Amino acid sequence: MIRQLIDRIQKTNAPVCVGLDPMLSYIPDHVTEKAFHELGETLEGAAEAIWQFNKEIVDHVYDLIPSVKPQIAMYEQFGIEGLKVYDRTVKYCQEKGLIVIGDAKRGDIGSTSAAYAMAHIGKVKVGSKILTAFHTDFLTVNPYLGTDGIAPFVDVCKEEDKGLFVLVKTSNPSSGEFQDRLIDGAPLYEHVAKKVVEWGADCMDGTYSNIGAVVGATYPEMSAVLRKLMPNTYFLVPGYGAQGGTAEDLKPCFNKDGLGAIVNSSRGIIAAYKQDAYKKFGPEHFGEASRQAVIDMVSDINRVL
Ligand SMILES: O=C(O)c1cc(=O)[nH]c(=O)n1[C@@H]1O[C@H](COP(=O)(O)O)[C@@H](O)[C@H]1O
Repeated sequence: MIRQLIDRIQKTNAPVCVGLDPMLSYIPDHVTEKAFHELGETLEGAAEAIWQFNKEIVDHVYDLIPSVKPQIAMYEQFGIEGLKVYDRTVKYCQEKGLIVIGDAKRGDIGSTSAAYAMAHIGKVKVGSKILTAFHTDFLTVNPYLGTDGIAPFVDVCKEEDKGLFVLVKTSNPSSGEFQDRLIDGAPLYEHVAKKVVEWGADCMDGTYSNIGAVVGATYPEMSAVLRKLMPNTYFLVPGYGAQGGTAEDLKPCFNKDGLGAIVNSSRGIIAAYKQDAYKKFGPEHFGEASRQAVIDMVSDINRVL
């Protein structure tokens, strides 16, 4: 799957992922009002609003980018109705040729991870039938239960040609609380990075492995160290834009060949129409504002590569 992702990155010349993280507060009033008029101020109404919002954004940006990353929490907050829209969004994006990174940050004891893996990137047996549930192309996973919590995901990646992004150094302000703690003279995130290389060694597809790493844009010195430690690991880099990460901060995440990283922006793209730079589009044209924000993000990143 990493080969398909790289292929699309090269075709679009855009190492960019649009985060489909639709909070209701980002959705323009005309969209929510229509959905509430049809279905009431209900979970169904909220789900319909986020579907209409997502569709408009995807329709405006799919030709510019290689991938999207729906964050499942934004859908889960509306219960089953929200999860149905998560599934519908994943399928719609795949139909549009986009690679979908399911951001669910799963990870548990081995048997439970195996069930998560089947749900999100694998297949599930029902009687005599083999069925798929969410079926995203990549999944974000949490490695803090250790190898037996990750191995079931890696096994499914091998069987299904799917990929993972394993949390290594996250973008949030408190990420150092545990991740930067020194163990045997090295920060914990470096120990995790070495494990990611080990887990990915059997999943190479060309130069890069299907087992990637999440490395936040907000700690560029650490990204530089991690780039050296994991030369053949693709990085998913969140934290650009809304969290303060700049194009300069992203540079250490890339290899000399201009590959090695895909940068996510969620609020910065989907809620672009609310930012001063894009207010001229107006809420009615929020999709066009998102398209312009993608174009600007791509040229900002390509400027430093
Ligand atoms: O795994 C992630 O995607 C992730 C890891 C991380 O370290 N930091 C981080 O922000 N994320 C996700 O990336 C997205 C960032 O959103 P924005 O800050 O709006 O661009 C959210 O979906 C987060 O859940």
